Amino acid sequence: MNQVTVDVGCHRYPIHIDSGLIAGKNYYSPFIHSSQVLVVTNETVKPLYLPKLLSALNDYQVDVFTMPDGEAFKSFETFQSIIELLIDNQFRRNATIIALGGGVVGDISGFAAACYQRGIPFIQVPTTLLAMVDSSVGGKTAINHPRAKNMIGAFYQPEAVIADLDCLKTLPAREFAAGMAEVIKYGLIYDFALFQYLEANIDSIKSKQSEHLQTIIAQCCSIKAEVVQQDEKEKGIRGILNLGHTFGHAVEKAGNYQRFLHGEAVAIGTCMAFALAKNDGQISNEYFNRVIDLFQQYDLPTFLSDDYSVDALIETMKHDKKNKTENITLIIPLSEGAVEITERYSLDAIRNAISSRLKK
Ligand SMILES: NC(=O)c1ccc[n+]([C@@H]2O[C@H](COP(=O)([O-])OP(=O)(O)OC[C@H]3O[C@@H](n4cnc5c(N)ncnc54)[C@H](O)[C@@H]3O)[C@@H](O)[C@H]2O)c1
Ligand SMILES: O=C(O)C(=O)C[C@@H](O)[C@H](O)[C@H](O)COP(=O)(O)O
Ligand SMILES: [Zn+2]
Repeated sequence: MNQVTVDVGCHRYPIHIDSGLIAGKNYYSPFIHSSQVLVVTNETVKPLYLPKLLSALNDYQVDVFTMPDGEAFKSFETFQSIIELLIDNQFRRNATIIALGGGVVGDISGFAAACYQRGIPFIQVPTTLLAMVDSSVGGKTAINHPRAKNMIGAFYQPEAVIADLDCLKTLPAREFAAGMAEVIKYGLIYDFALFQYLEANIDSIKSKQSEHLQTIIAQCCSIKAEVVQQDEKEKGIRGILNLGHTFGHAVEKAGNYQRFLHGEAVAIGTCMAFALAKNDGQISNEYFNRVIDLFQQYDLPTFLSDDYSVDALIETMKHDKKNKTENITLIIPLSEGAVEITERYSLDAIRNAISSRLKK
């Protein structure tokens, strides 16, 4: 499958997944309605893929905003600089923003597109595995606040997603592994056959064989589309896409958004959610061990070092956007490939689960 469609009712858009897409004019032209285009990218991705993208955009007046690399720059300051460039260069409401990069570039570009003149079109060109399977799809856009992750944002869908598999050839192994954390997530929340496929094909997937990558990315995008179509604004079922994230975001924040990659923090957070369910007798030891093992097979961390403060993590979790009361809302495994959204766990139970994943 090389195309998935997302249909959120009043807006429908394609996700193209294949090799050699970035330079294809026809993927962009239906969604560009004036001569004004702003490409947002970062200093790492720019030399690798901007020339290819520009070759597809030679009919337009293109400006480029290059942000520094890193989660720490998914910030209000960077957002403000993008908006200032748009104002300084007199971008009109029919201009288009193109996000060329990983989830950091995609999230902040989407948020700028959502806010500028109350919304201008944007196109996602994801260049990491994580962005191809998750962040470029579904319309969550955001920047971080120093006190909590993705605190300022909007639900704002892109016009199209163009995932060029060739980009993954230059992706460092650690970043590839981080993307696999979200891929494993889809298996755990929705599709145990995907989880089994990931278990059965570890070496070929880690060696980035194209047909496996295309299969996995298309499957993850299809699942995300199915979930988002039912609940675009996360009133209910969309919450399942947050497995491991309540813990994970607290871990990211505790490391000043520098110590762990998002996917790594999600892997650790998912292990904590599974520990909670195991301690409660909700899942078997066997299932628990199988999940930990798969994260390890894909070179992901499953423990946090014991210099982290459990209480500080819990304080951050109290700010999570899913919380509806003073209790912490969590996504917890029920059985193979199925989870529930619940606020029934006590702080003591959550504290124990976190403590069980701390290691010297
Ligand atoms: N909106 C959503 O639904 C959603 C979903 C998941 C994650 N996220 C967000 O996405 C972000 C994480 O995204 P990410 O993992 O892509 O991180 P990232 O954007 O920081 O990219 C990872 C690293 O890879 C580099 N890079 C990107 N493409 C490359 C390529 N092809 N070759 C070589 N290097 C390349 C980047 O410069 C960066 O150093 C987090 O901010 C997370 O909160 C959002
Ligand atoms: O698309 C979603 O919904 C997700 O939760 C996907 C997550 O992988 C992603 O990290 C998202 O940005 C988290 O959103 P948040 O609402 O918990 O900040
Ligand atoms: Zn995530």
